[in-house]
Amino acid sequence: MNPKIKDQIALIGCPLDMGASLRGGRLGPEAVRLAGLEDRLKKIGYHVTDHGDVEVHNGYGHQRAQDNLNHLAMVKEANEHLYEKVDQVLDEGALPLVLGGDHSIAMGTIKASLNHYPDLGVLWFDAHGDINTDQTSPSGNIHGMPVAALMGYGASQLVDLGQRDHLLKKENLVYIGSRDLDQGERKIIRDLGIKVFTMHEVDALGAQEVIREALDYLTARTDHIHVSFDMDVLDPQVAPGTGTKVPGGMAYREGRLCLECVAQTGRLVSCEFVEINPILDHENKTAQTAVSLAGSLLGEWLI
Ligand SMILES: NC(=[NH2+])NCCC[C@H](N)C(=O)O
Ligand SMILES: [Mn+2]
Ligand SMILES: [Mn+2]
Repeated sequence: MNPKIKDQIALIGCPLDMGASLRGGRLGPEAVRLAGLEDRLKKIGYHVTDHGDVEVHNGYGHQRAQDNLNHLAMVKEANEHLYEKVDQVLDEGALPLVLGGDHSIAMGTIKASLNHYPDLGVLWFDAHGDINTDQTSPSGNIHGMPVAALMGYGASQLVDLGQRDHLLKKENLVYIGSRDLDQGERKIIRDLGIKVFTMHEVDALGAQEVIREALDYLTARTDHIHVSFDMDVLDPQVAPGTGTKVPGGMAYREGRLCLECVAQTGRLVSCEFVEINPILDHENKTAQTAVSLAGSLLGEWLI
């Protein structure tokens, strides 16, 4: 166990899937529990408390909203509950590990973490940028918008979530594994000068060099790191249980290496594993992969 990381871990489920177009991500937290997350973390030496799921009300279909913010009320409510819970466990001195759920839940988790660590650095592992606004989104799905909202862009209903005193700074964000960015997202990323390591860089430089550069960049700015891990950053062959698959993703071993290097910094303060959809999975493979990667992120390999 890395001695610099907190020794208390708080597991929190956020079974929301209304931020996505496919239903089923609501089953993610339970699938990850069934894959043995709690025991895995206890074996490393942590005190683990499972706080169960926050209150979420999902619907059963998919509705395109006129204002391009699909299922806004349900997404907002779940995120407000998650914000309160993450804020509370951080007050208690634990490290929150949030299980999704679709990626819109990063708004609740990260807003709470920013409340405690205003200089928070975020490592965003994802095939996607999730930096659309209601103005740029081609789908209206809010799981494609959390990064913009965290930085203060887009719909005020999302920007205002939890607290708006501490927003994510554009220089404190690093993307890893991007390979499916919308036109509007490319412009925002370019205009803001956000640090991005696409799959091109992962392939050309190797995962070791990418994570070294990413961590050098972040640790020069902050002592506090959040990892937001969208399972679709992995290749669909490794992680089939996710709703927006993009070919050409990271290998399991590349993901593991990156997360082990994050653990080595001793600066992890909060994290989430999202977009696990058991309906699309094979024999809970994707949830099992999430459990292994959570072990890596929390320092499992150290002797
Ligand atoms: N968290 C995710 N899987 N996001 C996928 C987003 C896909 C697309 N960029 C959109 O805005 O609709
Ligand atoms: Mn995502
Ligand atoms: Mn994604």
